[in-house]
Amino acid sequence: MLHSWDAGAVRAAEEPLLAAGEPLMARASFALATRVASLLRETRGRAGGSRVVLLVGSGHNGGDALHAGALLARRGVAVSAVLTTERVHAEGLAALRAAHGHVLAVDHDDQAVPDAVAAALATADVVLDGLLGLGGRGGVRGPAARLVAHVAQARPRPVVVAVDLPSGVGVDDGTRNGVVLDADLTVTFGAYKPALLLPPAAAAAGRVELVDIGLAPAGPPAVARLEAHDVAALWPVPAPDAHKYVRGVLGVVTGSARYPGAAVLTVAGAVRAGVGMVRYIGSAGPQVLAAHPEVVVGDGRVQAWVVGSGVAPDDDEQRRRVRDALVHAVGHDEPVVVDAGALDLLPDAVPAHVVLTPHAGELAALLTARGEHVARADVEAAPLAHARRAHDLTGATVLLKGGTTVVAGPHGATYAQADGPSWLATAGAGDVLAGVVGALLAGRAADAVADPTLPAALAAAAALVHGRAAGHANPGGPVTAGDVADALPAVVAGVLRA
Ligand SMILES: NC(=O)C1=CN([C@@H]2O[C@H](COP(=O)(O)OP(=O)(O)OC[C@H]3O[C@@H](n4cnc5c(N)ncnc54)[C@H](O)[C@@H]3O)[C@@H](O)[C@H]2O)[C@@H](O)CC1
Ligand SMILES: Nc1ncnc2c1ncn2[C@@H]1O[C@H](COP(=O)(O)OP(=O)(O)O)[C@@H](O)[C@H]1O
Ligand SMILES: [K+]
Repeated sequence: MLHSWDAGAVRAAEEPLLAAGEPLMARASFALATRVASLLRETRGRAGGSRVVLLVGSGHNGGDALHAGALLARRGVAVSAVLTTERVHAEGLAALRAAHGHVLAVDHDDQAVPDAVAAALATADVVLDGLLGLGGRGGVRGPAARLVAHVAQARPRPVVVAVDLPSGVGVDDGTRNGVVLDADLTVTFGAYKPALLLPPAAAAAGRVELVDIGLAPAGPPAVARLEAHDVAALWPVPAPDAHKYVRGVLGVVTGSARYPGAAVLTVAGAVRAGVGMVRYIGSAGPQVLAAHPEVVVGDGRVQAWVVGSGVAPDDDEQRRRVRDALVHAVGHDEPVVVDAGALDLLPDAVPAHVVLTPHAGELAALLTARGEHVARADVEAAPLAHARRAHDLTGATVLLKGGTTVVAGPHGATYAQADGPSWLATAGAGDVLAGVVGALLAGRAADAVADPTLPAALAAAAALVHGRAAGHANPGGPVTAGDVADALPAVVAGVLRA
């Protein structure tokens, strides 16, 4: 599992080490210089003789860049530091000067990037972004912002290495504030920060390399990302003496006369993820049976539910069945996945074993219906904040779908899963995901009710398997929702071997 800690927790972990005189910045900048030198060797054959430009802000992040620049200069790299404020890390600057690094500056009155700086950037093999790190508040401003815009527009673009974090991202909430310099590589110190896992900021980080500087952040992580072996530990694997009922029966109230395919796809997700049995309730029974003869159509006892995928707003009968299922599930402590056309039927307050699976537009509608006036673009700009707000307002576990899927549950349980190719953004893929989440909740229904943080972990596990299934179905190319479902058994088997 990848764990990330927010700025406060990282600083709290640093404090006693710094008080004890541990050379954290020296460790960080040495590791940074080493990574940049190997990057130069990869791209140019050797580090010596290459050109590196440092973008330097006022804090320790700039200090890291300056110290790393000094080390690179001593290895024969031509290093130029561009100071974006009058006050920069004094020791770092002295080290760079002592190593014969070149120092340039942009100042507040410069409306354009000065020629000498533009010239250094134009020939740079690598640009090190040391403007803002853990202490960044809001976007990069002033001359630094002009510099970032200049580098971002440069063609060809230099290789960009972010120091600790891409400057301008919201460290704890994963937002992008104004201009952000997209990095090819981020060398991060001590621990992942939430912005390195969360959308939309994480996309600015490029490849992330974590450097151990001896920190041990305490407390629960802010945001986690499951890996295959974590999913293996969560997956309900049938015991040798299992029968279909103990493996979990899933009630599925999805599809409508207008969207019968959604019923077929939710059921496909559930049966291919390995649920013991599906009971389907709704008008798409014939289509579901034609595709999945193992399904039982009609009422009966179940351990968990999936409701709402493809339920048209004008299908009064199916909406009544959804409402009945929701009332029954909440009243009998049965976990339930609430998707698409059921989101507007959600009771005011529900337990965490109710898992909502909206995309950004649906989450905006849900929040707006609860008086928040949120647009889809607001959700996309700050996915975690909005998913968490929906959890706070409803009590439900919230799985927010997108290129990176964010899950927010009780007690701060938060996951960010980025397992699928963008080909997964295809009609019906969400229906398959709802079925997979349902299968996991049915397989571990009692545990999911007893431990309110478990539904979030199971939802994240479903997102991992669903995303990987898209990649497995057709590596590097398009997939249909049905292909994704068909790939699930092999992907589950692979994950269980991890
Ligand atoms: N504290 C430590 O033990 C270590 C810190 N390290 C480095 O130190 C960094 C954190 O250093 P700092 O706390 O100095 O924080 P930063 O280097 O992120 O900079 C904070 C400074 O920038 C200013 N600032 C904040 N937001 C701004 C904005 N939007 N525009 C312009 N200026 C802005 C603040 O006034 C403050 O002076 C880490 O990211 C990491 O790179 C590493 O050296 C490892 C050890
Ligand atoms: N850019 C992307 N990259 C990877 N996966 C994506 C991307 N955009 C969406 N997805 C995933 O594709 C699925 C789409 O679901 P959804 O929007 O509900 O579609 P539908 O309602 O048609 O089923 C979700 O699992 C979502 O996480
Ligand atoms: K930075």
